[in-house]
Amino acid sequence: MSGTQYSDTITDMAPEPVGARRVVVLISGSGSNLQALIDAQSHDRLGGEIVAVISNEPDAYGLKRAHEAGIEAVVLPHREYDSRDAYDGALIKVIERHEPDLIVLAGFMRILTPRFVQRFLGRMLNIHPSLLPSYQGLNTHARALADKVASHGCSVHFVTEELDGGPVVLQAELAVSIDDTQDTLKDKVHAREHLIYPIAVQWFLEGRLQYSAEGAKMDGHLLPAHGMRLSHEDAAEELDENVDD
Ligand SMILES: Nc1nc2c(c(=O)[nH]1)N[C@@H](CN(C=O)c1ccc(C(=O)N[C@@H](CCC(=O)O)C(=O)O)cc1)CN2
Ligand SMILES: NCC(=O)N[C@@H]1O[C@H](COP(=O)([O-])[O-])[C@@H](O)[C@H]1O
Repeated sequence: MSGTQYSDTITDMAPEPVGARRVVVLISGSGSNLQALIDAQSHDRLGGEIVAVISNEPDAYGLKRAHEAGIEAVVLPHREYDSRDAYDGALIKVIERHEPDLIVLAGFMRILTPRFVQRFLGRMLNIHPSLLPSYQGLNTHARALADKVASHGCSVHFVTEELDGGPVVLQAELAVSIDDTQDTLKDKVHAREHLIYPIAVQWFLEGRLQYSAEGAKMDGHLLPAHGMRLSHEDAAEELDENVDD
């Protein structure tokens, strides 16, 4: 995916990579993680092409982000379906039309049925705003603050039938400050999500990261239960960006 490009001669035009790996992103809201993936792709740091963005919420700002990036943006409102299974059946059909190598949940706020998970098991990732297995589910920042935890963070994991229970791939940990609020903590976690998600997606698309029933594997080696822990500095270096803390 790129903007309009002009070149003097046909030889100047970079050939489209044969068999570029295809990514479909599912969203429900702002899409800041989608934007991080779009930005990584524009810097050739994703390892593939986002071919479609699908939202269950018609007013998701992430749809605007997709449109502005020239990516097909599809709205599939869950409220128009009689059951979770009916919705997931329709979602499977829309996704399969794009023939993805990887499905990325980026703030997608629907619990997926076993039928859906089994259809895409092993090629579906999610970003979760906690250091799994702590704080599965919703409202993670409020719960972490209520517990007065010293550290918090985010996790990329494979999606399985168990909600937020799939094999963890990559985590970023951060210190919780005494004066942190839900908003300040959310912002700190978001910054780290935007660094680690593109890294994990690139690893998968390059064939280095794989799912197995025993856990996530990196270059054929089984990862520990909490996946790999990336420091903020390491993640920033990996993405070759200047990052303000
Ligand atoms: N089967 C799975 N489905 C999903 C997983 C998963 O690991 N397995 N990850 C979640 C993402 N997620 C947290 O990271 C999450 C999303 C949504 C919910 C939830 O309770 N959703 C409610 C509706 C909530 C709302 O609309 O605000 C629901 O679906 O009824 C929990 C966790 C994505 N799906
Ligand atoms: N349980 C799922 C969940 O809470 N996911 C969280 O939703 C936010 C989406 O932000 P975004 O739309 O700006 O990417 C992200 O912080 C992500 O971790």
